[in-house]
Amino acid sequence: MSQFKRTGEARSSDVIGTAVDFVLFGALGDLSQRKLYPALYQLDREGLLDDDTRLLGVARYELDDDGFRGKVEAALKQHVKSAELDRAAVKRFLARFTYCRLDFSTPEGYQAIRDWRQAGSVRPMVVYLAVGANLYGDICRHLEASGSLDERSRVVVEKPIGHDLVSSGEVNDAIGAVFPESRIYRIDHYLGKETVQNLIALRFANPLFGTQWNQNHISHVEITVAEKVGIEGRWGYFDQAGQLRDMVQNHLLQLVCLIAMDPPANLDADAIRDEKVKVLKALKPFTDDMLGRDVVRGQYIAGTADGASVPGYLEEEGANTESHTETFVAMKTGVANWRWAGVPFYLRTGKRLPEKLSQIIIHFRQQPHYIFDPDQRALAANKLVIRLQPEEGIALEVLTKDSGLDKGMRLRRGPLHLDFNSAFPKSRIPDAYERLLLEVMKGQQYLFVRRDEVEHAWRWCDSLIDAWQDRDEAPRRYPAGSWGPVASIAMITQDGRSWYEDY
Ligand SMILES: NC(=O)C1=CN([C@@H]2O[C@H](COP(=O)(O)OP(=O)(O)OC[C@H]3O[C@@H](n4cnc5c(N)ncnc54)[C@H](OP(=O)(O)O)[C@@H]3O)[C@@H](O)[C@H]2O)C=CC1
Ligand SMILES: O=C1O[C@H](COP(=O)(O)O)[C@@H](O)[C@H](O)[C@H]1O
Repeated sequence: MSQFKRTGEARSSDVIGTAVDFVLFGALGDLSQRKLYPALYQLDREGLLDDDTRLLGVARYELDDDGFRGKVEAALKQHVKSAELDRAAVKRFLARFTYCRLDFSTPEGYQAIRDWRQAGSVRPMVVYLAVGANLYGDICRHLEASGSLDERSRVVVEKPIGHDLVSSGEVNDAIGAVFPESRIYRIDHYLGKETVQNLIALRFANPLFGTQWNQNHISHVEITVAEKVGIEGRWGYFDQAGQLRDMVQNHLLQLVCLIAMDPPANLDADAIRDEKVKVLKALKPFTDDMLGRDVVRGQYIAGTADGASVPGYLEEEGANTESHTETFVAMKTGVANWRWAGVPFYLRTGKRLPEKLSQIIIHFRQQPHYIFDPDQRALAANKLVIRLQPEEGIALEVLTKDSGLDKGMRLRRGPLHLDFNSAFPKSRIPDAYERLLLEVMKGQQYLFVRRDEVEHAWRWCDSLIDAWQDRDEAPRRYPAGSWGPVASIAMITQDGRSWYEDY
């Protein structure tokens, strides 16, 4: 598995064999501009794009190569820190691009991709679909019919894969009719985040945690993925989805899998994915009595973000004022197996919360017999805090004696802290897309989601969505800038616990 990468420290083994012909559908869309060009540029700047790698941007606007390169350059200026925009690196990066104008939904014009490929390339082709899932089937079919693909071509697809189990099956069937599973790369960008990958190292390289990672030693697990942003002009998409589909079905469940899975036999993609699927299959199904007690849906109303007033969800541009779509969800769930029996997993995620914060807290059990100050009893347990963003790092909360002659045996809680930025000061923590793009170019699938993972995740979410639909209850309101509906706090306090607040 790849380790931390530092600027300027590219090793030749990172690039050997990674030369590809990279075709980007949706080359003028939001994802390409905000995420994919910056990520590809950073790889190039760090010497991780093979000299022979070529890039083809495909979109439906009339542009020539230079006009298109101008758009890519503008995207870099907007989305890459100016200190990281090196003139020579930008020039080299832009020179890799060719542009192709195409309406993706019709077969006409796809020969241009075949011709571009056939200009002497021996490299595998990576087709990145930065477009809505409704186009995945058409594009795959037209690529195949035009003779643009060969037995090494790979396809990268974005989330969401469908809207539920049935529609995800249709999308996967359409892609699978052209590409075998071994050449389909389903992105969940959380799997590209440095700390998320570090979960695998933390759990399976440290005997200390390996022996403690079960219901004998862990009392509960808490996962918070809080977003400060609202729906950012994406009302049309978001209102059809809601926070459960947008964030839980993919990102949060992937985090649950990495926390809860059994050790894989090795680091092969399928060894890891087999273990993740077992977790998804063991997720506790929702029953009617759990709905009112263990699940909270919320929707933000007007409030503040960074001290400024912001509108509520129903006042956002394009909003339908009747919408019951949730922008927040909190739930208590669990993994019904030997390792996790009786260990609640508390999940919460929402938009327009006070800050951007993603963290996992592993709460260890208390000692069986307590001998210190009775008033400090609640303190006396270890917590492992795994911070994904904003500052990536891992802290283990331990108890020590409070120093000072007057303190007796009073306990003090303090972190053993590994902050990646200060521990590896020369490192630039790469964006998730950099890692993921590099792995696609290497042909490694361990950071990508297999079809059965997607489908088991949908199956579990569908049962909750169906129950919500039957009830048709309005979500609970919460002001923008708060930590969600009060009921989400009550949900965890009913178990004598609270959300971790040492932000
Ligand atoms: N943006 C993001 O941050 C994220 C996006 N995603 C996923 O990535 C994918 C792309 O999203 P995003 O970039 O936001 O979407 P955009 O709508 O911004 O980009 C899609 C692009 O595809 C083009 N397009 C659509 N239909 C055709 C067609 N028939 N022929 C040619 N071009 C066409 C659009 O052109 P036109 O503008 O002319 O319609 C647009 O430029 C989606 O699946 C999304 O769910 C996932 C996570 C985050
Ligand atoms: O996939 C998505 O993720 C983002 C949050 O990603 P992050 O890396 O900024 O945590 C979310 O805002 C968006 O709605 C969702 O589609």
